[in-house]
Amino acid sequence: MHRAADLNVPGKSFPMLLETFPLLAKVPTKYAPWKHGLGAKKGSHRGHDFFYSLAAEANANEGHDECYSKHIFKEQAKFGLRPQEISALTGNLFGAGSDTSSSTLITAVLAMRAFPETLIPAWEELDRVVGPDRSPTFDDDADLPYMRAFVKEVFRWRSVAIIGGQPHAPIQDDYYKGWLIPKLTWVQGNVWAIHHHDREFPEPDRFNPMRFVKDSPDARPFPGERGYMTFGWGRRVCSGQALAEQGTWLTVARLIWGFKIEAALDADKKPIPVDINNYTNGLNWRPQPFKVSITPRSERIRQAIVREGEQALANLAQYEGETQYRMSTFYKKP
Ligand code: HEM
Repeated sequence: MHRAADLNVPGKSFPMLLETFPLLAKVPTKYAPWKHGLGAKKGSHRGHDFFYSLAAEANANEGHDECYSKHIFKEQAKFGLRPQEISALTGNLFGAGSDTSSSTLITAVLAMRAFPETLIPAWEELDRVVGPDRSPTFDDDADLPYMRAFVKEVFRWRSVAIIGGQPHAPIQDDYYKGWLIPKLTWVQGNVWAIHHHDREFPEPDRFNPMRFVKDSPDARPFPGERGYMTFGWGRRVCSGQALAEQGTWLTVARLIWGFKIEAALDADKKPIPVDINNYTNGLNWRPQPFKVSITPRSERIRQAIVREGEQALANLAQYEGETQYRMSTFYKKP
């Protein structure tokens, strides 16, 4: 995923540089190493690519009839899906979903560490609504307005797809406020600028969940009911948005419920500072590694975490097993 993120820096290296030198895109792929990016240089000796093979393997396994790959294969004839499309439909969940989600969670931890005052109202709310003997669940969402605001602020503060994800292009000449946007122009929504405009978000670099608390003096009107544009716009909006919003909410709420997130100490017991601007390059960014101390908030909470962790492992045991394929060896001839 890091390699994918690295390839995704506009104007830095191929294949993104093809946008700057479009002539090079006309060279047949076979003779154009700059087009290969993450993919194999030649077709696979196995007949299919990596993600198709994983999906086909899942489809052949007994049980788990609700499996997404099984669903895709069941619908294959109806929609005339080619192997490459099955590969994309299944592989995209990793490609689009894993780095974005994990980067957002690291940003959340950085915010907790850098702005500890924002944890105090969250703990007050969680202790009142949830208590120490179980972690928060989706059923608690409606009773945890500050937690909802906290997660919205994570999405706003350092939106992972900093310029709105993949480039778009109009399919015909278009006009916006009198400006001509010629057909096929590269268009990006500058999410960073939108989320850091101090008309809507005063002191934009300050992580402040109160911006999203109804009737708070820090709240400002924003076009769009969610209050942020983190997942793009229109018909190519992130198709994993609901999953990502729910997953981020649950993870952030449980992290805050369970743990003190504090400064890590150096050898002289001095707090190690963090830099809220030290991020990676790329269309999707994440904080550079930083040090933080994470400890359970109380013994009762620690016990609840262990109890729920054991139950989760038992629930997940049915999915244990190894796939026969590895990306690192898949394209190598035996
Ligand atoms: C915090 C997590 C995530 C963020 C911030 C995010 C953000 C985005 C953005 C900005 C786009 C581009 C939208 C556009 O072109 O206008 C996108 C596309 C996409 N996302 Fe996400 N995403 C996240 C998680 C996920 C997850 C968990 C999945 C699936 C499991 C997913 C699947 C996709 C797919 C398939 C596309 C391409 C949609 C298309 O081009 O039609 N994303 N995402």
